[in-house]
Amino acid sequence: MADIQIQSPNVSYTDDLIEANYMYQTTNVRNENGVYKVYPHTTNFTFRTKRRMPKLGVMLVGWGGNNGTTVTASTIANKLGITWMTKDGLKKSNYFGSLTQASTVYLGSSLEGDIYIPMKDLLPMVHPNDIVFDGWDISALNMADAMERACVLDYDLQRQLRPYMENLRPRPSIYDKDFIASNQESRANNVICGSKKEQVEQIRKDIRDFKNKEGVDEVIVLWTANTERFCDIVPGLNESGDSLLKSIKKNNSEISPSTLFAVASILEGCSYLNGSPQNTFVPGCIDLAEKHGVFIGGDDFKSGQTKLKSVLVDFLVNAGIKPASIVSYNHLGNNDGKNLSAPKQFRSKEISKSSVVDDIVATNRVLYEPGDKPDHCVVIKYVPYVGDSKRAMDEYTSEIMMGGHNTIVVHNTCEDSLLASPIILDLVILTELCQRITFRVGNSPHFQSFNNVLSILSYLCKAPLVPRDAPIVNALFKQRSCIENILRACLGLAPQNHMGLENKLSDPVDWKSSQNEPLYDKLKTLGRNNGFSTIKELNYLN
Ligand SMILES: NC(=O)c1ccc[n+]([C@@H]2O[C@H](COP(=O)([O-])OP(=O)(O)OC[C@H]3O[C@@H](n4cnc5c(N)ncnc54)[C@H](O)[C@@H]3O)[C@@H](O)[C@H]2O)c1
Ligand SMILES: O=P([O-])([O-])O[C@@H]1[C@@H](O)[C@H](O)[C@@H](O)[C@H](O)[C@@H]1O
Repeated sequence: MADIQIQSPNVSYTDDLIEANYMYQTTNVRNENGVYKVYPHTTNFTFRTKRRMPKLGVMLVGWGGNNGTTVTASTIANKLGITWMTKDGLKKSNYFGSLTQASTVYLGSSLEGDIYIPMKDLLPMVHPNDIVFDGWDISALNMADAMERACVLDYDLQRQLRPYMENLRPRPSIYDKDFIASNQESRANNVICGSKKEQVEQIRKDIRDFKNKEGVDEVIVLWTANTERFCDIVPGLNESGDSLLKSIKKNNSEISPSTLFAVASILEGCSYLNGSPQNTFVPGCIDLAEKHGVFIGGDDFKSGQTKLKSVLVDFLVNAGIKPASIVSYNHLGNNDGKNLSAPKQFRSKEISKSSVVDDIVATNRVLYEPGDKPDHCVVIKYVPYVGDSKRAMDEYTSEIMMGGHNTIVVHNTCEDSLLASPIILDLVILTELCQRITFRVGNSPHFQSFNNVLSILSYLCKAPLVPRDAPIVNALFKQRSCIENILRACLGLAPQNHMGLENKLSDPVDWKSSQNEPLYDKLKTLGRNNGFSTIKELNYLN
C-alpha cells in the first residue's frame, strides 16, 4: 500500500475528507469564416472525496454463472491467501487483469527516478477482499457446485474453496424465456413467480434483506446474467420513468428481467451496472436513475477481443493508417456461448462488439470521408469442448501509403471468465469510489455528484453508456487516462500529459520550477557546483 500525501496549498486533508482545488483546462473552438478560432478556458473545480470506505455488498444477477462464481471464488481465495498446485507448479491468488488492483500510475519523479504506484492507492478504494457477495440466479445450484459446473478454476483451488462456497446459494430470480435463449430453460429451476410488479418488490426485499443480514453499508447490483435480446423502445411503454413504472404495474411483457432488476435497484438507492450488451437502460430507466440520484453504468464487459480492438484501431488510425476491413471471429464453449448461439442474443452482442470503432474512425476525416468506415464483421460460434477457453481470431486489413496494404492477424486465447472477473471488481470499486466524490464548479456553493450515467466506467465496457449528448469514447488509452486524471484531479494533481519537458531542455538547471521541489533545488545547487545540467547526470551523482 503506497501512502501518499500531496504537499500543496491546494489540497487539504481532514479525518473525513480529501479536498482539492483543481484548475480544469479545456479549449473551445469556433469556426469563424473557415478559421478555427480556439479559446483556451480554465474552470476552477473543488473536489471532495470522503476517506471512510463503506462495508460494500455486491449483489450479482447471474451469481451462479461462470463470471459470478469465478469472481466470488477469487476474492475468497485472495482473502485467505490460498495457493494451489497445478501441473505448472504452485500458483498464488492475485488480481491480475484488474485496473485498480494490478495496474500502476505515474506519481512523479524523484531522485531515484520516476515513481509509479498501484492505481488503487491514489485514493481510498474498497479492497476486493472486503467485498461481501450475494445475488440471484435462475439456477438453484449452490456456489460450490456452480463453480465446478463453470470449469474455470483449477481443481486444487476449487477443492480448497468448496467449504467456503457450498453454503452460498443464489436467491431465486426473475426468469422470462422470451428474453434469453430457449436453451437456458433447463437451467431455470430457481425463479420468482408473480407479476412484474411483484417480482420487482421481491428483488427490493432481497436487497434490504442482504443489507440487514450482512450489515453492509452500501449495495451495488451488477448484471452478469445471460445476454438478453434487445427490447423495443416504445412511447408510453418505457420512454420515461413514469411510463416504465406504469408498464411494470400493467405487467407489460416487453419489460425485460434486466430492466426490472435495474428498476428495483434504483428504487432501493443502489447503483446498477450492466455487464451484458442488451439495452437494459431504456430511456425510462435512465430517467428513473436521474430522478432518484442513483448511478447506472455499462454496457457489456470489455474483456478480450474487443478490448484489443479498441487499442489496435486507435493505434492504426492515429498513425494515419486506414483500417479497411476488420473481421472478428471467436468460438467458446461456456454457457454464455451457448446462450449467444441463439440469433436474438447474438445480435445483442454483435451490436456491442461492432460499435467500438465508430468514434475512433470519426476522429480522422483525412482517412475516412463522412459515411466511410471499415467493413466490420463479428462472428461467435459455440463449441462446447473448449468451455470457458475462448479462442478469438482477428484480421485487420489496412490501407497504407501509395496503395499498399497491411494485414494484422491476431490469435487470442483466454479463459473468458478470468478476464471478466477483475472487470467486475473494477466496475464496483470505481462505482463505490464515485459515490464518495463530490465537486463544485467555480464559486458555486453547491457540491454535486457525477452524472447518474457513470461514463468514467467506459474503459470497462464495450458499449459505454454516456450521459445524453455526451461523446462516446472507445479508445482504450483515452478511457484509461480519463480515470487516471480524474483520480489525480481529486488530489489536485495536473493531468498526465507525457510531455516530459524537464527532460527535453537544453539547460534544465536554469529551468524555472516551484521553489518547494527538492529535486530541482538540488539540481540547481549540484548542477552548478558540478557542471551537471541534466536530471540523469544528477542521478548519476547520487
Ligand atoms: N469475458 C466474459 O466472460 C464476458 C465478457 C463480456 C460480457 N460477458 C457477459 O457476461 C454475462 C455472463 O457471462 P458468463 O460467462 O458468466 O455466463 P454464464 O452463462 O456462465 O452465467 C450467466 C448466469 O446467469 C444466469 N441467469 C440467466 N438469466 C438470469 C436471470 N434472469 N436472473 C438471474 N440469473 C440468470 C444463468 O443461470 C447463469 O448462471 C453474459 O451476458 C456475457 O455475455 C461476459
Ligand atoms: O470482450 P470480448 O472478448 O470482445 O467479447 C466476448 C465475446 O467475444 C465472447 O464471444 C462472448 O462470449 C463474451 O461474452 C465476450 O463478450
